[in-house]
Amino acid sequence: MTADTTLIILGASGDLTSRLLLPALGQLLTREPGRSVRLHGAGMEDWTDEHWREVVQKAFQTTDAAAAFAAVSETTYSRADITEPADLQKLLDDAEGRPALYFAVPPAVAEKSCLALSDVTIPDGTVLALEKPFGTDEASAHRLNQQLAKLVPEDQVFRIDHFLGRSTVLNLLGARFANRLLESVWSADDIASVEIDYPEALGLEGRAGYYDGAGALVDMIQSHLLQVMAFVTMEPPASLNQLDLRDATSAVLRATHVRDDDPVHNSRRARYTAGDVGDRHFTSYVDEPGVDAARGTETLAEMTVEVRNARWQGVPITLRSGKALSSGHRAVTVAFKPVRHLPGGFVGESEPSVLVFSLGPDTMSLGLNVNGADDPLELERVTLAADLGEGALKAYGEVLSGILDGDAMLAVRGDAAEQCWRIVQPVIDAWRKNEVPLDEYAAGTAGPASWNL
Ligand SMILES: O=C1O[C@H](COP(=O)(O)O)[C@@H](O)[C@H](O)[C@H]1O
Repeated sequence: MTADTTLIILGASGDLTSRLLLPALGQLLTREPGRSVRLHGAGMEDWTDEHWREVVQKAFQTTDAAAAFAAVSETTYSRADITEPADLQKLLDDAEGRPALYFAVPPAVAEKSCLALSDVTIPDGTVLALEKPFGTDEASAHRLNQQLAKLVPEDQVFRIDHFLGRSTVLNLLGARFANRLLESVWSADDIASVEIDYPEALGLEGRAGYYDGAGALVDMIQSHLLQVMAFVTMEPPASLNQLDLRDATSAVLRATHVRDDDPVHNSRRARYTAGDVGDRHFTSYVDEPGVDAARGTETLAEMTVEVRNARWQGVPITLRSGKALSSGHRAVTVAFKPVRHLPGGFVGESEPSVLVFSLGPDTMSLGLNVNGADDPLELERVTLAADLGEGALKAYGEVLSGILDGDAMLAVRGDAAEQCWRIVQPVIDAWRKNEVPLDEYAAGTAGPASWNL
């Protein structure tokens, strides 16, 4: 039987393929065994089909996906130089059904490959999936977008952001748009601030070649956290189809700017020194293999933005992420304003309500003031919490599902990718000019003591 789609993984021997893509595909095919997919791996290695099948099987076994292997037992591999039009042409010609080219390769190689695709006859419906970072600044992202536009229609370009496939991130939409209670308080009238924090215990994990050139700002904020912010702040879309949802995302990103246009007072950066995170010891970032200390790369970044529209005017939105940190709370925290008037007679403090979407484990909680059990007029804090479960698919599974369905709802649109660069550029510029100090924190702490995190 002919497959509906051939998923062609370019960079089949890479870490992304074995660590994330194949396990996610295995999970997806186990959950949805009816899918008709052919898998083909391509790369520079002289692998045989048998070797590739072993790689796939091993990756599938890291999940509950052994059964799914049957679905791709016919999977094939070919050696290909993906910057060569002839090799790309062959990959596309050999595909069954609709080809989906997944560029699991460094961005520079993906860009070269997209240029080479200009000399290739691309079958109708071909999907191109590109990993982050998409370009290195607004101008390069724009050039890449122009190149991609010559190849396939925009809704067949999947700029991958796996955070958009996380169930809690999708839950931001459910919570916001399916609850009148929240709908009516979701603006600067009632919200004092928003914080999106993603501390990681992981360090470089052998990725200095990429990370030392990117840093925490580009690695996490320019990409993932701005997309999360867009889900928190977008206007209600008419539907969740790719057109409406991505229109709403782009509109709010266009309105987003560094707070007060002042990156010096609205951004902070730091990098870790030696320390322990749990039972792992980290050397100082600058002593990690492959790191160029002179580059001054940050491993913890923070920036505060504002959305200049009627809904959000004046609300500070702080985005923060870093590596080798203590097990901090990964969360979107929406802090509400205090009540307009607290009637006299209550005992104790009335703290403003706080709604927290935890980004793993996936929970949602609401901190409220109630009357205490002992003294009926004494205010006490309670937290109403909901465990949202893990979601049927992991983030990459959701992303792959979109690619195989040809539904770009969870893919970053070209204009949004450019906006994300435009938003962070003033911070990058200020940091390059050393207008913001590069602080230090010991690995395993919450960040620099002076940050009061
Ligand atoms: O894309 C990336 O994301 C991960 C964090 O995402 P997670 O889902 O694995 O928690 C981050 O560690 C990595 O540096 C970044 O490139």
